[in-house]
Amino acid sequence: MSEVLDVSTILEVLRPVQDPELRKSLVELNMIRNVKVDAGLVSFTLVLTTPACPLREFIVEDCQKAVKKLPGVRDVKVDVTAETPQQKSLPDRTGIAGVKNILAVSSGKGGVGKSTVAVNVAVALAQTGAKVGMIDADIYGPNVPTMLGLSEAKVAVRQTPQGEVLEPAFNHGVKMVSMGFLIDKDQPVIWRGPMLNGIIRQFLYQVEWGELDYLIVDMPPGTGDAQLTLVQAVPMAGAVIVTTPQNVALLDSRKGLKMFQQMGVPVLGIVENMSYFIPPDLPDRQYDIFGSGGGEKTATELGVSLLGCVPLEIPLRQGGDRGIPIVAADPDSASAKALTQIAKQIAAKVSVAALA
Ligand SMILES: Nc1ncnc2c1ncn2[C@@H]1O[C@H](COP(=O)(O)OP(=O)(O)OP(=O)(O)O)[C@@H](O)[C@H]1O
Repeated sequence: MSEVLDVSTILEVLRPVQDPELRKSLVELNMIRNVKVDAGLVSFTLVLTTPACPLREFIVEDCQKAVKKLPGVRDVKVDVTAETPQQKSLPDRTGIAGVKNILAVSSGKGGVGKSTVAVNVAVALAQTGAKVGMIDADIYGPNVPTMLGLSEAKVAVRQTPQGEVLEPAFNHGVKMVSMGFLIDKDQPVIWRGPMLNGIIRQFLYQVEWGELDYLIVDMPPGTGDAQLTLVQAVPMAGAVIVTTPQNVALLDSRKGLKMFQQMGVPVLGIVENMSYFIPPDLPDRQYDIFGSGGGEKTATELGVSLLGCVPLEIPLRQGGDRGIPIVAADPDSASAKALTQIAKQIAAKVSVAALA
């Protein structure tokens, strides 16, 4: 480590200090700003998303301890401020030419129906006449190709004067690239992880997207490196969090939500999936298998919208397996109606945010 006490040395010692909830580096989360060093006096600003952060004292203490370890530091002054996602400036993020709105669909936990929601929202948006693209960035289960009927598709690579570009696959009005096209299905997930960062950037900047109104990114579950890579690379129009009514899924989704807010990405709202079961033989009945009202409660608590509730319906799963999303296969079903409504809400929120 450098002997000189300067801004980069301070950032280096602060890098291992993590946000206790997100377990991610404060430096990477862009929470440390304005670092100044003056004759052994170090000062910086710690930027939180809420001034009432219950852990602020712990975070400040961790930062001070880390910096005081450096020789030559006499004192450390930490100013704590809060910044709402809307206030954040996104100076170093590069947009994609021709792509208007990049949206992340995320979940705290796997298997909650994130890909199902992402695919159906994409197709529903395309049905309204919008130009839609999708990136399937889920290394654990890249199942978007199957759900869009593109499991046999391959990405074509084209040489251009700017280098290699990928031509996306296309079906149901949606252009799509998937981790599944590039990784070997039998390759262990632990080997796929380190490739992810590079592949996400490639999917953003080296695909012939053309003009798109929406580029929807199906994220891996959780708050991992893929989320950071995406959010640090491109300006995002918003994130949608998919959850089920169960508490554990809700707790995990809170973490995801906080992470996007911390990184300055507006959270457009929560989708509650598998909200209730509609038996095929009794379509007028509904059963709350995983409890009810969880999505609504979390949305209210966290001050974000509940974009809609999608029922558990056998045809929705069958549509995914057959590669014909339910909004295309059976637009009158309860789940298709809910998903179409959710897509409309997302579009409305994106255009309102663009005007703000
Ligand atoms: N509302 C629903 N009704 C019936 N089946 C559903 C519903 N939502 C999702 N499924 C089914 O549940 C399974 C998991 O869904 P999906 O792959 O969308 O979840 P995921 O959260 O993306 O999972 P992973 O993170 O593991 O990729 C799929 O077989 C899907 O068809």
